[in-house]
This record gives sequence, C-alpha cells and structure tokens, in this order.
Amino acid sequence: MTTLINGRQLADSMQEQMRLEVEKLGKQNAFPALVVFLVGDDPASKTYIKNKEIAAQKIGIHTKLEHYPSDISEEKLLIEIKKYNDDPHYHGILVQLPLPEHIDEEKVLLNIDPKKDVDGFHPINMGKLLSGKAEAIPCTPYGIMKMFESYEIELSGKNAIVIGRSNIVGKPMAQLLLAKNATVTMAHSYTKNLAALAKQADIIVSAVGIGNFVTKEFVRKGAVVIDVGMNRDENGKLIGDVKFDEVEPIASYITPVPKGVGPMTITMLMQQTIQACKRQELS
Ligand SMILES: Nc1nc(=O)c2c([nH]1)NC[C@@H]1CN(c3ccc(C(=O)N[C@@H](CCC(=O)O)C(=O)O)cc3)C=[N+]21
Repeated sequence: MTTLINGRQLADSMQEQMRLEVEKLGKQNAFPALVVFLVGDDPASKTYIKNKEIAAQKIGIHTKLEHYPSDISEEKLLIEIKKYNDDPHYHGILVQLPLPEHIDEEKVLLNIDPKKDVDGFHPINMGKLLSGKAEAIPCTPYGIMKMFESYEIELSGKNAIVIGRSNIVGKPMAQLLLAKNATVTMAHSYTKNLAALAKQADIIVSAVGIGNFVTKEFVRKGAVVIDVGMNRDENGKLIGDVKFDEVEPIASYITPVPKGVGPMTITMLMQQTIQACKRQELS
C-alpha cells in the first residue's frame, strides 16, 4: 500500500492555522508584510509568484511585488533592496531566483538584512543552519520536513539520499535530515552507480530538475520518495523528477507533482514571514 503525500492538503491546513495567527497578530498591531523582487519575465517565476500572492492573500499577509526589467543594474537592485531593509513595515524580503547573468546572486543575497531573509539564503542563515540554530530555513527543504512530521515518517537511523546539491534545496535538505539523525548521502551529477546507491536508501529526495530521472531501478520496495522537480514535458505539462507511474507502486510514501512539495514551499515562506514579523514587532 502506497500513501500519497498530499502537499496541497497539508499546505491548506497549515495556512488556515496561519490565518488565525495573523488575525491575532493584527490585534497586537503587528501586520506581516513581504516584498518580492522579480527581475525579468521568466514565465515559471511568474507562476510561482502568483501562487505566493494567492497564499499570502488567504492568510492575510500583505505582499508587494517589485518587478524590474531584466537589464536593471546590480547597483540599482541593491539600492532598491536596501530601501526595504530600512522599511519597518516590511518583515520579509524575497528575491526570486535565478537572477540574470550580469547580476551577482551571492552579492544580492548578502545585501538582504538577515533578519528579513525569509528564504534562509543569506550566508549568515546558511551558516546557522550548519550549527543547528537557524531562524530561517530554505522553504523547500523545510516544507519537506513538515511533510515527514505530519505523516509521522521516522527519520532517525534511516538511510537518506539527497540527489542534487544546490544551495537552496540539496545542501540544506541534507543538513535538516542529518539534524534528525538520518544517515545522509549526497548524490550529484558526478556520482557513480547512482541507481544502485539510491536503491539502498529508505528515503529518496530528488532535486535534479530532469523529468523522469528517478526510475524504478532507483527505488527499493517500501522507500519514501520525495520529488522536488518542476520540469516540463514535451507538451509543456508540469512533471517532477520521478517517473511516477512506475515508482508509485514500489514506494511506501510518495509526493506528486504538482500538489506535492510546491505548495509546501510557499507555505513555509508564509510561516517564516509571520515569524519574522513577530520577532521584529513583538520583541
Ligand atoms: N528566492 C526564491 N525563493 C524560492 O522559494 C524560489 C525561488 N527563489 N525560485 C524558484 C523556486 C521554485 N519555487 C516554487 C514555488 C512554488 C511552486 C508551486 O506552487 N508549485 C505548484 C504548481 C506550479 C505550476 O503549476 O507551475 C505545485 O507544485 O503544485 C513551485 C516552485 C520557489 N522557488
């Protein structure tokens, strides 16, 4: 029997809790607000941002979109970010990635006030994640941890493999699993015998960005399979990294795409905006 991890449903119930919390905060004169920077017109980025706005509206978080043409200079972008660092009405700042080639992503992230870094991408927050005392945690891995918690999936002593080593998903995911006492393998494009390695794992998290990459050869009977992929097939349909139809019968738990990890990413962003607001307004 395979359990489908319903990210959409978990996201909805968490967002309803957050709505109540935001209502209470309002009575204390604290109104969570998030600014989202979008540079250029990448259609995928626009979809994500639209979904963030829908969630924020449901919860009662104020959002503002700062949309710039793709040729904005790095200097100008940094000036715009600084304005929000200094604006006490905004508690969270998110700069949608990826940025155009001519802008140094690391420099931009370094210029967000770490207190307002609701993505957890600032080097200070990434460093704190390593020491186990992070305030902001990258939203996708954080949302996956909430899925494990909600479905009571045991991590301690389990063999987990994270496929993909990006700063925003793979690396923080591995740290969070490690903190819950999993034995973590990090795999990437240079890893040898990947399918055989993955087949030893109790938990597989795939964040490679290649459709149908994880086939049944990767999955041991009863493994937990988490699909972070957001890929398009030849017809433009959204698909994950996992070849769902053949992996689903083997897995004990599996996330779908869409309505799996994606909605949880957005939910955790909202949660961290609320936390940032509380820290900035109530202390
Ligand atoms: N600074 C920054 N922070 C991010 O958190 C960030 C980012 N940059 N850049 C891009 C990635 C990707 N990401 C997603 C958000 C929502 C869905 C989402 O809503 N997915 C829906 C469907 C979306 C669709 O239909 O295309 C689902 O899976 O059900 C997916 C992916 C956030 N990211």
